[in-house]
Amino acid sequence: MAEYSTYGSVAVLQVNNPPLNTFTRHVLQALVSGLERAQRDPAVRSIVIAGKGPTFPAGADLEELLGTAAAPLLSNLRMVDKHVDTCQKPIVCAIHGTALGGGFELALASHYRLAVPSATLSLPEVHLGMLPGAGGTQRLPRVVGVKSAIQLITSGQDIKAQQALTLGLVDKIVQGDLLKEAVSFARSVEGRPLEDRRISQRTVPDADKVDEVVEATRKTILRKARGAIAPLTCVQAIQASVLPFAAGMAREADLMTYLMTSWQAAAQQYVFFSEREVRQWSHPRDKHINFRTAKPTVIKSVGVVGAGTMGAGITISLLQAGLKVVLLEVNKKQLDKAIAVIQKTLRQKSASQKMSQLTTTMDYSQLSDVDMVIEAVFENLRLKKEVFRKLDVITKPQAVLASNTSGLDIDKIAAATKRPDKVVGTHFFSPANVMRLLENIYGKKTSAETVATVMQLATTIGKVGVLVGNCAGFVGNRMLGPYRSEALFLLEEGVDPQDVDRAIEEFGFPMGPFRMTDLAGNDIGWRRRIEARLTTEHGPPPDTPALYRRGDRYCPLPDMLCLQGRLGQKTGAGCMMLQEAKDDLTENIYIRFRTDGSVFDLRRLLAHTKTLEELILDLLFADDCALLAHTEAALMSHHAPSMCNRYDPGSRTALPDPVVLQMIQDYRQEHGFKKRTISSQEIVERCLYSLINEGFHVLDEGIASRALDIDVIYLFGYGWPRHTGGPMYYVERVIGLEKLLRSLETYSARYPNHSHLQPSPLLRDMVAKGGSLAALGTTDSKL
Ligand SMILES: CC/C=C\C=C\CC(=O)SCCNC(=O)CCNC(=O)[C@H](O)C(C)(C)COP(=O)(O)OP(=O)(O)OC[C@H]1O[C@@H](n2cnc3c(N)ncnc32)[C@H](O)[C@@H]1OP(=O)(O)O
Repeated sequence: MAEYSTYGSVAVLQVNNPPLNTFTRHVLQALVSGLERAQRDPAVRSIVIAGKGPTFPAGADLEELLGTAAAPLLSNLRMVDKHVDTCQKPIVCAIHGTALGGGFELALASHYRLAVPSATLSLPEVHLGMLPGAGGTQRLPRVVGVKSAIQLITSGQDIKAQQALTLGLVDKIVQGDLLKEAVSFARSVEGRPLEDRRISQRTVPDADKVDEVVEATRKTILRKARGAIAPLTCVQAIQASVLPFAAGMAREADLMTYLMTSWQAAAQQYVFFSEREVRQWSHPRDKHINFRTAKPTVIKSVGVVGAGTMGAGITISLLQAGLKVVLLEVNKKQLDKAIAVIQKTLRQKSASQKMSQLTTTMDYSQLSDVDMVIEAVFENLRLKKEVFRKLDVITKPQAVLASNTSGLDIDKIAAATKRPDKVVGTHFFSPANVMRLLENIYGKKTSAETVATVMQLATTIGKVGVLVGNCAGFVGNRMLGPYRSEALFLLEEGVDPQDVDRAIEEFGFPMGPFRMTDLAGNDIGWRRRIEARLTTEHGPPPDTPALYRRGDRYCPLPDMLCLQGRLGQKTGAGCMMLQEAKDDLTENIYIRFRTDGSVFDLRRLLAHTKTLEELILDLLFADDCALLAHTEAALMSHHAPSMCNRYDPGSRTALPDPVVLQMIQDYRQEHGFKKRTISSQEIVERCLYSLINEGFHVLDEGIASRALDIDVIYLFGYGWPRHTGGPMYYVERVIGLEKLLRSLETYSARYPNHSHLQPSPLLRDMVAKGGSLAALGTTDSKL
């Protein structure tokens, strides 16, 4: 727990609680005993505290912190820190690995801190819905000032050793043997006065500006927190650091109690464990196939087919993880553009050496030797099947073939090959080198080994891999469907797009559904609806009622917007007009693209088609993705820049667009909708409850095996606010399943033809039998 040894006059206490040396009550008690022993021993004149194995203590043990032992754990930690702070013999902390939370707080209570260059320090409690409750909010500002302390504590960011030295948080960086250096350092400071070494006795450097600083940061923190209570509570605790130390500690303790007993802290700790638990996957249809039984294939080299935004992002992720990549793109301009993007990103990350692992090519035969291919071409089944047919012939027989699709049928793609057992879906999220989620989709014939391989790949490239079954939209996009539909129905009834967005953003999402569609591209869903024959390139399918499809309510507003060329924000931002666009296109209009400098003459393009709309459609459905991307941008910049909002040039701020508002108004009139006032609560409930209800269907069908898989998908791929724990956690722990059921019953009675509001049988069953999502496999055992 804490090993005691002496080196002459120096006592060394080494915390030994593998793997991360976290503080349990027993570890802390052992530390107290060790400290008392060292203090009692007249031969000991200084003390070193270190971590055995890979790291200095990474904080309080969360398993213990979440149980009934939380209060004694905190008081033990405070006791240790007090012993350390007030000790009459100098205490030196020797830091390697990650000194996090309570571990870093212990170091701050000590008199000296040494660190190896690779050490990381941080106070990440805010991510767990808490604050650094063992003096962190009081000692850190005494070293770095209130302003920096607010920044570091409310972000929970890592502080690398060198930065810690600059900030005065460590006294020395040690290049050689840390323990040896720490012992000799301790010996060198024996007998020196300790009063100025005790951080608790210092005053906060910018104490006179505390109110000013807090006022200046409050707004930003509130905006970033999006409903999370921990960041602002951290600020309140830091504010108290200008009080005498004991008073500040008392304030910190009160605020810590408030946070620790909040539902948000429980939710965020659930997120912490769920993020790790998804790695322990099992096949929903056969529990015997799981992370223990299935062995992954070793992947050293990966081919990426398609160098669009997704392909480039995937390539960056793979290179950063040290894998060899062969990037294939049939369009030379697109390939060059991707190379430039990859180079720039890796350079920014100071990882330019990784470029040597990249081969770029326009020739499929270069893929003959890779261990795996990730196809990232345009989202079109015909095209993807064609690519897989080629890959099946060219790649070695044991290579895994993965499709980066956001919702196409993996079985159909696999059927284009003679190795369906090696075909799997890997749904990356954009930007692929940034977003943490990787939704891995198994098909009917995907082998256990192939599943294990892509789950392992997720870990290798630092992503959170979640295993799901094959259905339209998989888990994430499938659940998004009802949410989007309900958002559109709200428009019909009288809400403006920005009101829907505001309500959802106030709930905690970074973006409401309409701003999100503007960003992602309205055409993505449109193409999918055309493929599903819900609409056509020219309007509703013949003999189809405008507001119904296959007996279900349908809102054609997004299709109408697409037909007007309102496809999304990307088009407004990606190009620059050389000459003013003219609605009638009587003059030549030249458009140059910032992306590759190519110039289009719209009139010449139009000479080959009857209407502008037809031209858009021809290009949208062309398989030549590069041409599509460029021309779509050209046409859209001529047309309206976005689906529902307008954006000033160069700005990403969504502004209500009078043209769209008028269009919605006309639509309501045409279809006899009476505008009514709708509360934010109703907006949030209808959008989110329909999404969550779909989650129950997904569980019922075995598309996701555990509620926590859905939560992780939404938290890491869709911006679901972390402090609520994810959709399924939130509804079970905060709203209550019974309340969800009653609300869905009320709404579905009011809107009988909105099928997604009909409560799922699984939900009904759970409420009737008192069942819980936990029983389906959430991390309850750890809560
Ligand atoms: C009453 C309270 C008194 C005082 C309060 C003090 C505040 C705190 O100290 S709160 C805790 C602060 N510390 C953290 O938040 C650290 C969280 N951990 C991490 O960030 C990472 O685990 C890591 C330390 C950076 C290591 O990352 P990595 O190498 O990727 O390993 P992981 O897979 O994340 O973790 C391995 C294994 O350990 C479990 N684990 C990690 N941290 C804790 C912890 N603090 N308590 C208990 N268990 C922890 C993690 O779940 C993994 O377990 P598996 O079973 O292998 O999944």
